[in-house]
Amino acid sequence: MVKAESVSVNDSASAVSLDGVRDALIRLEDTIVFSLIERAQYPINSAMYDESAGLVAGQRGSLIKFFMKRTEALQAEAGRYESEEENAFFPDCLPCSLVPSRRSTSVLHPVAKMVNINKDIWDVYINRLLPLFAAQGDDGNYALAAASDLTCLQAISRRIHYGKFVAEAKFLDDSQEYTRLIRARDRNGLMKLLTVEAVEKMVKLRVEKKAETFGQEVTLDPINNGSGNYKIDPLVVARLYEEWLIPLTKEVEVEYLLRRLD
Ligand SMILES: O=C(O)C(=O)C[C@]1(C(=O)O)C=C[C@@H](O)C=C1
Repeated sequence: MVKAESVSVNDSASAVSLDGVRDALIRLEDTIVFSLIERAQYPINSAMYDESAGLVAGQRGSLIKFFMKRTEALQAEAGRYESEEENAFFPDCLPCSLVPSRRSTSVLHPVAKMVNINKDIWDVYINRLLPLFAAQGDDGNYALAAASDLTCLQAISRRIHYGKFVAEAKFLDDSQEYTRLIRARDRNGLMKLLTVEAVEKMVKLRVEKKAETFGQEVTLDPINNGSGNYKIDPLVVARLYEEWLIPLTKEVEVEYLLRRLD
């Protein structure tokens, strides 16, 4: 069965459509907003990210890394990273899939495998994003907070690395101009050509509205109907997109394009 967020592939030409990728990005907004709302119910719990806190018996490093590595290993065995839509945070220590792959059509250039900016995403998420939407403090609820981090990180990473599909679609739509810029190694020119400000504006407005809608307190009290109380500040969600998610998606697009003719 094709996953709901999968990029739509034109079977005959194995080409990827920009509309299809944009639809996938819109659906991923729901996943990201919901996952941020889930994580926002716990405080930051800084000890989880402390490499020297010694929270996991017999293990070096932070609890969050332990949790992510073990989960990624299990998901790798179940075949998650066989898909070109998935990028692991700890790709060096992954076991092979134990499940036969059912996907045969590849829509990206093989160099796509070399584009993985999860190290940057990890740093941005823990050091910049989390403090903006999780309250200060420590409630000791580490297993659930780590599970929420995992969901947020995977959804954000998936969104950002969809930049490869966006870039492929744009390259196919205007191969001549992209080829010229790629040959000239013109990063700024590529960035300018792939940027569509009107689309970015719509994305920011839409995620703000989704955060308002999904994160509103629901009450049956007709007088105090809860409107105006949000589980996560909608403006913060728009800011996460504006300052990090969209710029990092564009970085993936440029990195992919620069290798597209290799
Ligand atoms: O939809 C596109 O054209 C994209 O490249 C994706 C995206 C985004 O991250 O949302 C990034 C760059 C564009 O300026 C607009 C939107």
